This record gives sequence, structure tokens and C-alpha cells, in this order.
Amino acid sequence: MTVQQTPLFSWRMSLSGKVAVVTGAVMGIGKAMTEKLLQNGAKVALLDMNKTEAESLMQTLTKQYGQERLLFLHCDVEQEEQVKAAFQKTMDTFGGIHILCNNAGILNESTWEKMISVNLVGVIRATYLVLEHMNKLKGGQGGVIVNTASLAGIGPLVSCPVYTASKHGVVGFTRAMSAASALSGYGVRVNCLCPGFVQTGLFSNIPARLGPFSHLKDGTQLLVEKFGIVNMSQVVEAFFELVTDETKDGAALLVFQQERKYMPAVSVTD
Ligand SMILES: NC(=O)c1ccc[n+]([C@@H]2O[C@H](COP(=O)([O-])OP(=O)(O)OC[C@H]3O[C@@H](n4cnc5c(N)ncnc54)[C@H](O)[C@@H]3O)[C@@H](O)[C@H]2O)c1
Ligand SMILES: CCCCC[C@H](O)/C=C/C=C\C/C=C\C/C=C\CCCC(=O)O
Repeated sequence: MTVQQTPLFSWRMSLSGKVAVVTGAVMGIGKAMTEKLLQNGAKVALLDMNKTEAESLMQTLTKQYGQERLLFLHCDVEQEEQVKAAFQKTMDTFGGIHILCNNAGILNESTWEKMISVNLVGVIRATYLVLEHMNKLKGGQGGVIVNTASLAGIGPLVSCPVYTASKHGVVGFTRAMSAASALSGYGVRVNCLCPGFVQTGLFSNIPARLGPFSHLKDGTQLLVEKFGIVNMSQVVEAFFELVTDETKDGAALLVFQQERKYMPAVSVTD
């Protein structure tokens, strides 16, 4: 990968000509990530289940960035064959995959097994499948994976125990997978993004999403007031740092309303 040295010892990867895949790409945080990648010269494959939103987004993006840098692929991250086919189509169209953003996620404590399936199993599945293309030991060019976790990946969102579990799982998987990749020589960095509350579709109709814990909605509202709402631009800047800063591997970047900070790694061997 092309790197440029910038002050303060950070190594920035240029995105010009790089190929990125974003899951959950047509709305909310995934859409903002997609736009940031395009603004910085990447080609992007947008994977999502929502064909209607995809259609209008693709029209807008095509006008701005050109058809040759874009690909929409209808894909449910729960479906192994769809994810495999989407990566293959991206390889065939753009000739490689350098960046994977495992962003697709849902919040519904009533359908909790599905939530684990999308939020955690989906991330693991896409990671293993993309490594078939990215892993330097398998002829790939290396790359970076950024998983969208949440502040609920490092502390409890009490009204959402299973959502919390799914995001703690994403943080744990990120850290261990990063170390496994480094020790194995895959040439793939793995980081995760942990935003606070962000104004998106997921952050709406909250009481209904809490299912058996809808009676805890007032406490949730207090937590929202305590943490505040994080602007999408802050989320996107944090995401961009995790993608481009070559020194970040196994990092969990917390995004608060006023600041962003890295969660220190905890060692169990010291
Ligand atoms: N909004 C927040 O407050 C917040 C905070 C921290 C983390 N997150 C996380 O950010 C990620 C994006 O959420 P958002 O807030 O942008 O939500 P959103 O609902 O606005 O967007 C989610 C996107 O994912 C897609 N999607 C859902 N299930 C899918 C599946 N099975 N396969 C493929 N695509 C699927 C949807 O169609 C949609 O385009 C999620 O992982 C979420 O947990 C959200
Ligand atoms: C019901 C709203 C759903 C939004 C989900 C989304 O992922 C956002 C969650 C944001 C914050 C709440 C989660 C946990 C807070 C607990 C601890 C944070 C610890 C912060 C610190 O250690 O400094």
C-alpha cells in the first residue's frame, strides 16, 4: 500500500484508487462513510438490503463521482452466499479489495437472536470471507477492516442487553483478530469505531426497539442527555483516521460529543 509520512509519526494511507466495501452503506453512518471514501478517491462497493434507498443514493453519487467508481450490490450480511458473491463481484469489477467497513447493524431487543446474527455473526462472516481476497499469504495486497461497534461495545446500554453483547463481541473480535492477523502475517489491520448516540434511522422509535425493556426508556433518555448526540462529521473523521492511519491496528476509537479517544488495550498476560 502507498503510505505518506505526515508529522507526529502517523503514517497516512492514500485512498486514491483504493477499493472499499461498505456494508449497510445506503443509510446513516454507512452512507456517510461511503461519501467520505469517495471524496478521498476510493472506489466503493455499497452492500445493503434496502434497494429503494440504494436506487436514489446511487443516482446522486453517480452524478458526483462517476459510475466507474461505484457498485451497488444487494446483500444481506446474514447470508453467507450473498456476501461471498458480493466480494467476488467487487474483485471482478475493481480488481481488488483494500478496505472493508463492517457497518451493517440493527437494534431490536425483541428479535435478539437476529440482532446477534447481523451485528456480530455478520461482522465475523464478512471478515473471514474478505480475508480470502485481502490476506497477503493468499496472494492479496493486505488492507484494513473497520468494524462499526458502539460505546455500547465498551460499557453497558442497560435497556439493550443483547445489543450491548453484540457490540462487546465486535470490540473483542476486532482486538483478537487484529493480533491474529499481525502474528500470522496477513498484512491486514483491524480496528473498530465506537460512536455514542448518532441521529440515524436506528436511533428512532426507541421504546419499541427496547422490547422487554421498554419500561427502561426514561433511563435511556437520561443517558442520551448525559452523552449528547454526536455529529455525523465527527463519526466520519474518526472512521477516516482508523482507515488511513497505518499505525492503528486493534484500536477501538470512542467518539463522544466533545472528543474522541482510544480505549487503552487491556492485557491479561501482564
Ligand atoms: N445511530 C447510532 O446511535 C449508533 C451509534 C453507535 C453505533 N451505531 C452502529 O452503526 C451502524 C450503522 O447504524 P446506523 O445508525 O447508521 O443505522 P441505520 O439504520 O441508519 O443504517 C443501517 C443500514 O444497514 C442496513 N442493514 C441492516 N441490516 C442489514 C443486513 N442484514 N445486511 C445488509 N445491510 C443491512 C440498512 O438497510 C441500513 O442501510 C450499526 O452497526 C449500529 O449499531 C449506531
Ligand atoms: C437506545 C439508543 C440506541 C443507540 C445505540 C448506539 O450504539 C449508541 C450507544 C451510545 C452510548 C450508550 C452506550 C453505553 C454507555 C456506557 C458506557 C460508556 C463508557 C464511556 C467511558 O468509559 O468513558
